[in-house]
Amino acid sequence: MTFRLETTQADFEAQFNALLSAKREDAPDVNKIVEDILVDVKKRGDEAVVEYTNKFDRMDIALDGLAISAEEMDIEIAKVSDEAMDALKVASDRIKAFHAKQIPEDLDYTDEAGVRLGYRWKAVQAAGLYVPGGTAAYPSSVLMNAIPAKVAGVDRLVMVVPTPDGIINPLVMAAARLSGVDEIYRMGGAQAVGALAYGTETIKPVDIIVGPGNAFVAAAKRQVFGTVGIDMIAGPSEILVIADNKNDPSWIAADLLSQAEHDTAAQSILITDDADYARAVEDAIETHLETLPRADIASESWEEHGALVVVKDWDEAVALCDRIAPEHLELALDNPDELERKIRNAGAVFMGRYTPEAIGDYVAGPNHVLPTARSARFSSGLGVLNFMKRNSLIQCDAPSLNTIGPAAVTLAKEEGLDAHGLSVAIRLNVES
Ligand SMILES: NC(=O)c1ccc[n+]([C@@H]2O[C@H](COP(=O)([O-])OP(=O)(O)OC[C@H]3O[C@@H](n4cnc5c(N)ncnc54)[C@H](O)[C@@H]3O)[C@@H](O)[C@H]2O)c1
Ligand SMILES: N[C@H](CO)Cc1c[nH]c[nH+]1
Ligand SMILES: [Zn+2]
Repeated sequence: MTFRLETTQADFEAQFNALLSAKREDAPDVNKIVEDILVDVKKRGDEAVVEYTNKFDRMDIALDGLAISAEEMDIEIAKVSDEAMDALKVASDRIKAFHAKQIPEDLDYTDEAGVRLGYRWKAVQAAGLYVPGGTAAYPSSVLMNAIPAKVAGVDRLVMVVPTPDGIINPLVMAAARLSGVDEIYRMGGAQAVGALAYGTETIKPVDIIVGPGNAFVAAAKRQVFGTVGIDMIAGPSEILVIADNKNDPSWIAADLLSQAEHDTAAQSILITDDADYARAVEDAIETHLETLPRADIASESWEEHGALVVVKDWDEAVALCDRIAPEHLELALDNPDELERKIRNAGAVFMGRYTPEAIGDYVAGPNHVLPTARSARFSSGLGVLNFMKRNSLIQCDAPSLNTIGPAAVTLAKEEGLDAHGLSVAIRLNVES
């Protein structure tokens, strides 16, 4: 049942905690299943990947059938309408422009001791992009993953995408080509993550794996972390809408359903200060569900994980929002800035009545791969920095080594590491 809460009710805390801690993904054995798949992929390479792909995605590919060739891409891309291609370009240009502003500055200076210090940002050599494809195709996620990687300067971009029943999504291929993906493989789930992390006969391993996915993908990313880097665990979608009663209930209902339709494990929450308005939104949800093609998924998500919370004032809404730490937050209010400044935890904030979350999913520019499951408390959306790392730079000359070296020699002695001390001392008081 959809949660219906009022902060004035006696058991509000208990109910709200139940909402926060409810397990949304119905997959109790995911970790063990994923572990077995990863071990198998590491051991048997392509053979295992092909077997799992054929089983989970209902396919019949041969051992050498994992790669999607340039010719296959051509055939698929030719099916894309001009209108869809134009929309993809609008999205791509806007995402590129926003992410270009994230390119970080290097640091290089000489301190008062005469030591040159700094760092240089370098892109990772190879990145694996997981593009989800189990229940819906996500051309927009291709752009959101691939563009920051290219902007960062990644040499080799490898994309994996499941193609259930062997069906390739033409717009996914168009998005991959538009954003400069170098290699594409038809595979999903844990087997795809394992192939990217460990490499197989067909796929060379990558350095980092990014992108959202279902519980199997999330568990696999967690398990391969260390062998490769990962961006974050971006799981089932979430939206929190904070709205007053001046919004058309039908608009807010559509916003809540926009994320509910992703997945039965998605979560949509409305916080408002008017109980009658909450009921009006609920009715509007029912009306929309009568016509939406993905109503079965959206209504299960809304029934199982949705919530309507009535607060006394907006300060209560701020406090609850920080506890929810939603992936997406809409502030459908007259003065969204006032509330936004007080909020600490949200993956992306959509300000005002004319900024539906879906605009950020496609064309606004900032990334739509965002922290879910309350991880917005400590992490941010995907961006150029996920594909880069800082190499520190340190340069002494003879005088500056003479200035700071003796302290290093002392500390090395204290730590009982004589070779450390020697390697500094041996250079001290030398004419340059
Ligand atoms: N946070 C974001 O930015 C973002 C963006 C897009 C999608 N999403 C989320 O990504 C998810 C996509 O999930 P999806 O399922 O559609 O696609 P998916 O590509 O993540 O998963 C499909 C794969 O799951 C594996 N799988 C399915 N059942 C299995 C089983 N019983 N055992 C082992 N493996 C199994 C299969 O290998 C299959 O190829 C949704 O939850 C959606 O909300 C998030
Ligand atoms: N809302 C999703 C992230 O939670 C991203 C997406 C892709 N396509 C549509 N929506
Ligand atoms: Zn979405």
